[in-house]
Amino acid sequence: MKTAILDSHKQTIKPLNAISKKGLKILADNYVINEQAEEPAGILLRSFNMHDMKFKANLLAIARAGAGVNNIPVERCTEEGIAVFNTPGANANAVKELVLTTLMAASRQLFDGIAWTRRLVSYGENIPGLVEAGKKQFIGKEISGKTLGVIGLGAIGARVANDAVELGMNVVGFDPFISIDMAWNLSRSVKRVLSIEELYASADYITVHTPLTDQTKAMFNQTAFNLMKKDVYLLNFSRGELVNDQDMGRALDHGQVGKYITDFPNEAVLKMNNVIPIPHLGASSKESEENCAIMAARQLKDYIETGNVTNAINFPNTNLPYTGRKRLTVFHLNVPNMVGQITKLLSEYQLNIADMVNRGKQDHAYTIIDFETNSEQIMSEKIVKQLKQIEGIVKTRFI
Ligand SMILES: NC(=O)C1=CN([C@@H]2O[C@H](COP(=O)(O)OP(=O)(O)OC[C@H]3O[C@@H](n4cnc5c(N)ncnc54)[C@H](O)[C@@H]3O)[C@@H](O)[C@H]2O)C=CC1
Ligand SMILES: O=C(O)C(=O)COP(=O)(O)O
Repeated sequence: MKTAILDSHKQTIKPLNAISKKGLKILADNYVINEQAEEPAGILLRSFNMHDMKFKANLLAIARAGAGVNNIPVERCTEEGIAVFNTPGANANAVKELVLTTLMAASRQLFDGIAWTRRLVSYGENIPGLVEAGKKQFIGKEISGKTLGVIGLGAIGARVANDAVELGMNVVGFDPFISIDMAWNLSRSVKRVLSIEELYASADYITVHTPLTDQTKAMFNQTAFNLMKKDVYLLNFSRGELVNDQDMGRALDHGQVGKYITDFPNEAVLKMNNVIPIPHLGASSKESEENCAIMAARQLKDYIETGNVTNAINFPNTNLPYTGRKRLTVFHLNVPNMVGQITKLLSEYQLNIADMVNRGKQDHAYTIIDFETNSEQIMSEKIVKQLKQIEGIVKTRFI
């Protein structure tokens, strides 16, 4: 593939979190990586909260090395024509392994048992005897034969569900928006239910793997807890805001929820009984950090250099193989006659189109046009100005 960035025009990428070196290496030759950059062309991040950030006009794209994008003001980015990428599935195995680890460890009272054992340190030669006498406090439950409810059967949820089947669990899954790929990948032993109430009624353990949305916010509240089996264990490796903390505190106190295992502790959570707080470690494995950084960097580089889009939240997947021809990209509203208006304007300048692609995603669409001629005149300010005057065009770019 040809690249459009020349060394003399190095663009800047601003990392907002520590990004694996393997990812940054992909950008090293063509870009300046600068954490202090004021006007970057691209931003790379993990969980950094961007909601209060203002964006400069030359910001082209934001790449989230990870899955959740609730830390990014996606709607504002869309209005400003900034592409927002994430890395679907790149950290899913890491999260799945931690979910299953903590599911089994919590079920066997391992965390409480270890904490109790550590406190025996001053008892010298009595320790082995105390251990044998005290272990009856930590009798656990085996997960085999129990029912696991998985809410959200995406990259993480589907993996958890399939492996839980292998561990001998009965698995019930709920996901009204499951993708065709995920449905194909799901073990036939996973029982899919059409209502979350059905899942709540049968699950001994519940694990949630949905994004944080208006629909999922505070979904775990008193009403939901009332529908669950007593002493259910809830695992939350998705986002803290999915849980109503006050209701959870009460449900734990009353034994309605037996344990709350969460990757998202806050002050209220840490004050609750029977909580297993984890410092957001779901995606924190070497492999996952590398996978996410590499995928995010590749997608960002490809978009900046060719305009092609892979895995953006707010732009449609769009690919026109880059041949080195002069290229125009237009992000616009998904309304009739946008492409007609753009091509009409180009024809007024006698610009012959060599190739073109147009894709839509919800309210927006994205058009890539390659020209027959390579003349710099194509990029004339006059054309840019006229394109901007077409109602519904959000952002144009010549490459
Ligand atoms: N603890 C950690 O370090 C990590 C946490 N996450 C969190 O996990 C979430 C899921 O990640 P992935 O599985 O990679 O995403 P994904 O996009 O592959 O899967 C999400 C699934 O949730 C489903 N869903 C959406 N709304 C739903 C609803 N109301 N009820 C039931 N299902 C619903 C979707 O249809 C989709 O299948 C992320 O959005 C993020 O918040 C992701 C990675 C790491
Ligand atoms: O990918 C996600 O959604 C995560 O929550 C992982 O966050 P992190 O990259 O570990 O800060």
